[in-house]
Amino acid sequence: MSAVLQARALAKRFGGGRSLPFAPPRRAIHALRGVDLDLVASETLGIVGESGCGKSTLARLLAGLDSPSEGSVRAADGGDGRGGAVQYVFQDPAASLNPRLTVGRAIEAPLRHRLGLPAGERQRRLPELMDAVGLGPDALERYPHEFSGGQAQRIAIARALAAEPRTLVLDEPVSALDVSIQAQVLKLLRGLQDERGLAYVFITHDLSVVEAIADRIAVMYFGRVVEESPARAIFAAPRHPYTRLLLDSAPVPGRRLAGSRADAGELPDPANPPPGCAFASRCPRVQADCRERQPDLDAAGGGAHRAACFHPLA
Ligand SMILES: Nc1ncnc2c1ncn2[C@@H]1O[C@H](COP(=O)(O)OP(=O)(O)OP(=O)(O)O)[C@@H](O)[C@H]1O
Repeated sequence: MSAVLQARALAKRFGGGRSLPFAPPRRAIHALRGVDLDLVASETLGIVGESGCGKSTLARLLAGLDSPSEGSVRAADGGDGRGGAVQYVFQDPAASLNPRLTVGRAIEAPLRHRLGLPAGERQRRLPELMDAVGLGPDALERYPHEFSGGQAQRIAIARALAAEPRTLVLDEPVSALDVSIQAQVLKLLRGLQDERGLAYVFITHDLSVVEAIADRIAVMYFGRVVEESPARAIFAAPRHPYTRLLLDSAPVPGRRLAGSRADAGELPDPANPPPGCAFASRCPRVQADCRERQPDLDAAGGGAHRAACFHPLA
């Protein structure tokens, strides 16, 4: 199957340069340090990793909200050049919806500006989009603050769908919701994927969420993907020692990974990445070569399961 989204050697640095012409150069933060991704239709790629590993930076580059320092993103659209091939859904739906616009006006904007649809066609599509996310047409006349968090996330999803994307980048889309509401929104996303063949990049701290929704998982550490495989294989038999640590430090369903950083040793300085594996300073399997060269993301045996490690777990 052909890719709907392809990223090659994506790198992003923040800062750097000089504040004044003769000032000493400031050191750039290396937020993303060479990421390759391929996504096909109807597939969900879960992206996990601790706070600060570069998940949101990657998401923004994939959705075209920010441009890479190096590398490229290619996104397939519907074939006619219209619409927004990749749409982004934020963690906080309230922040992505203009409080002064009715839901109808907010969702109409991409129909008008992205698709260039005439008024009659826009009015026909609005209730269809509400129906697709499980809301009635009356929602169109109301304002974002009148909705609960779960409903507001449904509205944000409807607005993303309005642009007729082939890929949705979902950045912690259920993290702010109660667990029972999370399950409903995940179910909605699965249904929309089945109906429309959408590809999802699903970013989360929460391993139980990613286990529930992802076909494939990419584990990020310090700006790189260190392991990637079909979801089941990552949980059953992780190859990278960092993935093992991540799984071991989140034994309770729903526990967020952010809290696990403290008990696991120090991260390298993002302004001065080490020449070898970034996990070497924390790794129980570290050897001399790990500190010298950076391991590539290589196939570990089966091909679909890849790990960037010289000494992977069996
Ligand atoms: N606009 C920015 N300016 C400077 N540094 C940034 C900027 N955005 C991100 N960073 C830095 O880049 C690195 C990656 O951040 P990013 O937000 O992508 O991580 P994350 O995995 O999404 O974290 P979280 O889960 O906490 O959102 C961090 O070191 C962060 O401090």
